[in-house]
Amino acid sequence: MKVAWAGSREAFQVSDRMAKLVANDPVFEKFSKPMLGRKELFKNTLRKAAYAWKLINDLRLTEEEAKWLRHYIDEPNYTDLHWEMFVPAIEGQGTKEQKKKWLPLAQTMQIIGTYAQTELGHGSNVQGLETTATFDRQTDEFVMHSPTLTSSKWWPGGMAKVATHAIVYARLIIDGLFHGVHGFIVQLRSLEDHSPLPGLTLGDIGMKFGHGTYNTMDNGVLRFDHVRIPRNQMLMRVSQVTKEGKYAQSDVPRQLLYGTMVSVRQTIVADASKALSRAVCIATRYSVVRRQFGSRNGGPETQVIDYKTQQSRLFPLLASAYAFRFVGEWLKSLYIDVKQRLEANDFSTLPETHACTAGLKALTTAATADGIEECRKLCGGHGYLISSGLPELFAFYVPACSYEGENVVMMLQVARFLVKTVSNLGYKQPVGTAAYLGRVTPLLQNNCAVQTAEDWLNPDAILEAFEARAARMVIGCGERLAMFENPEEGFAELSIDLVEASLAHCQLITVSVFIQKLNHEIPGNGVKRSLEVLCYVYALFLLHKHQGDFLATGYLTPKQASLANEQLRTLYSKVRPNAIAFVDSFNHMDHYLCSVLGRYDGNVYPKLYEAAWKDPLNDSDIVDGIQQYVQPILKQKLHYAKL
Ligand SMILES: CCCCCCCC/C=C\CCCCCCCCC/C=C/C(=O)SCCNC(=O)CCNC(=O)[C@H](O)C(C)(C)COP(=O)(O)OP(=O)(O)OC[C@H]1O[C@@H](n2cnc3c(N)ncnc32)[C@H](O)[C@@H]1OP(=O)(O)O
Ligand SMILES: Cc1cc2nc3c(=O)[nH]c(=O)nc-3n(C[C@H](O)[C@H](O)[C@H](O)COP(=O)(O)OP(=O)(O)OC[C@H]3O[C@@H](n4cnc5c(N)ncnc54)[C@H](O)[C@@H]3O)c2cc1C
Repeated sequence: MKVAWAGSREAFQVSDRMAKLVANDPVFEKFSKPMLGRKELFKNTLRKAAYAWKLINDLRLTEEEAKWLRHYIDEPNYTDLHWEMFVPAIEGQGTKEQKKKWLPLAQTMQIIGTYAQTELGHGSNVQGLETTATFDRQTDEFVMHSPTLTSSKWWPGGMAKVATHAIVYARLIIDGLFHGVHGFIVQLRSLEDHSPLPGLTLGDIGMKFGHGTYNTMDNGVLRFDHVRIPRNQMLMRVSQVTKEGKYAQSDVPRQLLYGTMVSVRQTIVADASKALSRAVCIATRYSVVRRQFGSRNGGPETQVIDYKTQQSRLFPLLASAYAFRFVGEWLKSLYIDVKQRLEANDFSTLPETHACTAGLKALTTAATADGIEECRKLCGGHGYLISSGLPELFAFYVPACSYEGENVVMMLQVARFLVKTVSNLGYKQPVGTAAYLGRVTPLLQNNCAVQTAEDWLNPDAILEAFEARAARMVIGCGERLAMFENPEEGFAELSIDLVEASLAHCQLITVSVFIQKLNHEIPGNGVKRSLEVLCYVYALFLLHKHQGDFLATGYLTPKQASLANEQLRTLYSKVRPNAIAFVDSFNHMDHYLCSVLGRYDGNVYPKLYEAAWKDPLNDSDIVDGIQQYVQPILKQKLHYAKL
């Protein structure tokens, strides 16, 4: 199962080696992190990032190994933006000459970059950005300027204190004419003494949610006061500006300017299963250790994992972790394919890839963020302790619902893709993830054939149910949209239904990828059978949760919906004996989990007790402030009624 989770034996070995490398090196200790102040926390992260870079070079780690190393170090920092956004932006949007100049500098970290798109006033609406890049023909330069307070760049990771360069997105202006938003490579700091270059105001935007996790990152603010950069620092794969000030667009579609976001959204989907599996591992192990009620004749109480209600909250999350792992793997291969096509100037699959990355990013991050919080509740009161590992994980993870495309905004992008697909149905056969929309007649006419709970243990029945629900919701939206004279008005009016239809479409993708995975790639019958159980849990849990959709679209009868729920309860009993094996298969080491409740050896209570004594408040019996503020109250002998 460890191999099935990792994707291959080789992938397992690489990640396992890196997990051990990090866990066994005292530099990467992290248990004391929540006790550090912001400055210490930040410096500590800089130290770890520098040491990691040294390891990557000394040990000659491959790109894959380096990624895993950064993952297991488990502290967001400037290198995330450098590797995940700055470098891909140059790769995807730079010309050959630009790549030749900038990539070697970035790949050896002689320069450190960030991605400066969002502003104080605009994040989701990229076309609304206000920073200007005005071409000056006399000097062959662009003048970068922040004309308003709301145009201040706001959020870019690593920008406040570390990055030497940034890809800055700004409105291109030539001779007073606006030519849309483009990316520009801008140097921010001196490579000699790291001071901000003249004309730039740079700072940190302040502490963020949680304590020890995202505050390791220096998210920054940046303002330009007429800062000049050479013309050849505009990323020119999509559009070019000549030294005469002529603006030209190549055959490459404008959407490629958004290409870096597609790349990172894919990474975010691939990473969702890491965060969710981590929370599920903690909650499952603890649910086996924790006992409440049910003791008879002085015997042990019941393990909380044996309560059906605990199972009904935990096991769907376990199944979701596996579903997200497989859909992440699938999306990665879709992305690798589109990347190769884009390099060869084939843009045909970009719209579908954009819809998949946007929608699955929204689906997986929302479910993971909610799932981590559910796992905290599944651990009862102890889940609220930092030493459970869950609060920090939650604080680290929740912004994923907002960054790289706010989730609702992303679902609306999926909706645009679906509406376009439906309106083209007469003359263009949908392919890939939208292919089912080409079979609307049977999907709209046929109803579910399930008659017994057992009938739900059938991939074809499940797939057809999810296809019919999505097709009926999408087509229904399409029909209602057609009644509006102004399509944009209609889209806005129906946006709530459109977001729901998009979710149904994305859930169909996750369910069908899970089923495909079982059909083709699982080594070992035992592993395959166990994963089948999880696949059914995932699908039937979604069906139960969204049964309103399945019933309202008329595909299911109430009886069939209740048979699905009956089967789901039976499936929980099949998951129970393997629950620990399922979470051990994630291969998460204690160092990575950083959780007293999720320890591999199950030795929870002594370690919980021990961890409490490490709190700085327990350094002495009488702490600072007691004599000054508590003792006087005790000695005053006043009664509140007399005050
Ligand atoms: C416990 C601690 C653990 C720590 C662990 C650390 C481990 C480290 C290891 C690895 C690191 C993992 C990496 C993760 C890194 C994450 C870092 C996150 C940092 C965050 C960065 C950011 O947030 S950057 C800013 C992101 N901003 C956005 O996403 C903005 C969202 N807005 C948009 O994308 C667009 O504006 C929007 C699409 C919403 C609208 O665009 P617009 O031009 O107005 O309009 P529209 O008319 O809708 O579209 C036109 C046309 O273009 C198509 N289209 C839109 N987007 C794309 C696209 N991206 N690609 C292709 N096509 C696109 C759209 O469909 C339209 O098409 P048509 O309908 O015309 O055909
Ligand atoms: C931790 C973190 C790190 C970040 N790192 C970076 C970075 O490195 N570089 C960078 O450039 N940016 C970064 N960002 C910014 C991030 O990309 C934006 O915050 C994100 O894209 C959301 O945009 P917004 O803040 O403008 O949200 P808004 O769009 O203002 O969202 C507010 C609300 O409005 C709703 N809404 C907005 N538009 C619509 C619509 N059309 N229809 C319906 N509802 C709508 C949203 O659903 C949401 O509920 C980071 C953000 C965070 C939290």
